[in-house]
Amino acid sequence: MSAHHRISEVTITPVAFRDPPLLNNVGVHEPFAIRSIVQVRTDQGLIGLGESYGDRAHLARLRRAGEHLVGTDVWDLHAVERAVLTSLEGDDGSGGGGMSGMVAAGVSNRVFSPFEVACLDVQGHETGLPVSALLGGAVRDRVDYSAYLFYKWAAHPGGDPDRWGEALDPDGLVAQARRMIEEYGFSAIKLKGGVLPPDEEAEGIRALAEAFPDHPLRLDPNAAWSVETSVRIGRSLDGVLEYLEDPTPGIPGMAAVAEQVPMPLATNMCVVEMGHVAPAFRSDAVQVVLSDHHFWGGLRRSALLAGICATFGVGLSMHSNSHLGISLAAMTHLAAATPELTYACDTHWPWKEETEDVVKPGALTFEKGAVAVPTTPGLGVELDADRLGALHEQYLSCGLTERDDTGYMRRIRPDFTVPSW
Ligand SMILES: O=C([O-])C(=O)C[C@H](O)[C@@H](O)C(=O)[O-]
Ligand SMILES: [Mg+2]
Repeated sequence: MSAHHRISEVTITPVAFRDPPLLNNVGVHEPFAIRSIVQVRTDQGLIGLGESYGDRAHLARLRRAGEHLVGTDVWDLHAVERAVLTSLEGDDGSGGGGMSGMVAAGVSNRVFSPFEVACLDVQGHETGLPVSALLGGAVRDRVDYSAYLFYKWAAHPGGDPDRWGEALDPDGLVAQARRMIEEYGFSAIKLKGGVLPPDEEAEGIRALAEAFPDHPLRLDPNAAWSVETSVRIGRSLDGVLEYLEDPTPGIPGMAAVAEQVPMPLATNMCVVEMGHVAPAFRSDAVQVVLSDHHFWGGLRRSALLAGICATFGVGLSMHSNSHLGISLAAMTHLAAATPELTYACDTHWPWKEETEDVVKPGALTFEKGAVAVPTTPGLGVELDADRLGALHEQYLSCGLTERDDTGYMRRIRPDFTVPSW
C-alpha cells in the first residue's frame, strides 16, 4: 500500500447519549450529552475515527475544516493542521466550547484534535500498528482511571430515577463511590465540587476518606472558591487530598493558594493551552496539569505537554467530560504512551449507559479500574453503523444542539446563579 493516503471525504455526525442529572458549579447536565463523530476516509479506502464536542458552532467548524482537508496526506499532520487553520480564517472564535463555559480552550486546538486522532487511526490501519506505537510506544499495557463522583439528583425532573440514585450529602457520595468502585474497580476517587458550600464538600471528602482509606482523593470545585476559602478548606484537608483541582480562578489566584496549602494544586482550567504554561509554572501556580487531547490539539501535542511538565517537575493527570468509546480509546493510547503520567486519569465513562455508544462493544473494558490498551491497528475500536445511526437519531429527536448546564438549571430553578464562595 502506498504511504500516501490522502483524505477523500470527511463525515461529521452529531450524536446524543443519555446523561444523568450531574451537578456542577455552573448548573446540571441535561438529559443528553452531545458529541460529534468524525470519520476521515482516504482515497485508498481506509477510515479513521475521531470524537469531539457536539455544540452547534463546533459542528459547523468541524464541517468547514473537513472540506478543507480533502486531498491532504494523512501522514502530514502539519498540513492537516494548516488546513484546519485556513478553515478558521475570519472565524470570531465564539461558541462551541463544549463544556458549558467551564473551560476556555483555544478554538483551533479543539477543531484540529479529532482530525489528528482520525489521521493517526488511519496511519495505524495502514501500518498495522496501534496508535500508542505511533506515539512512541506503550510504556504500560493498562491505563488506570479514577472514579469520578458527582453530587446528583435521583432523576431528571419528570424522568425516571437512574440506577445511581441521589447524592446530595456524604452518605450519598459514599454509596455512589461504593457502587462505582464495586463495578469498575477504581483505585482513586475524584469528587466534582463547586456545588454545595465548601465546608459541606470537605465533609463529603472526609466521609470518602474514612470509607476508602486506601484510595487517593481529589476535589474539583471548578474555580468556585475565593483564594481565602481555598486556603481555609485546603488546609483543613491536609493529608486527605492527593490534589486539589482548580479551587480558584486564574493563574495568579492559583499561585496565591498554592503558596498557602499543603497539597499540590491541579488544573484543567487555568492551563489549557501552551501560552499558559510559562506564566503558570513561573509562578508555581499548579503542581499537576490535567491534559485533555480534545482541547490541547490532539494526542501529539498532549505528549509534548507531558514532556514540558516533566522538565519543570510538574505532575500530569488527565481530564475528561462526557464521552464515548472513540475518545476512551484515544485517551487510553495517549496515556499508554505517556511515561510522565503518574495519576489515574479522569473518565466520565460510568455515567454513560453501557448500551449507548458508536463503537462495537467489547474493545474497551474496565478491570480493576483500568482499561487494557488495545493492541490491534489504529485506535482499536470499530464504528458500529447501527449504533451510530441510533445515537444520531437520538440527537435529532432530543432537540439539544448546545451543552448548556446553566440554562437547564435555570429552567428548573429560575433563580439559579452560578455560586461562588
Ligand atoms: O474537571 C473538570 O473541570 C471537568 O471535568 C469539567 C466537566 O465539564 C465536568 O465538570 C462536567 O462534565 O460537569
Ligand atoms: Mg477539573
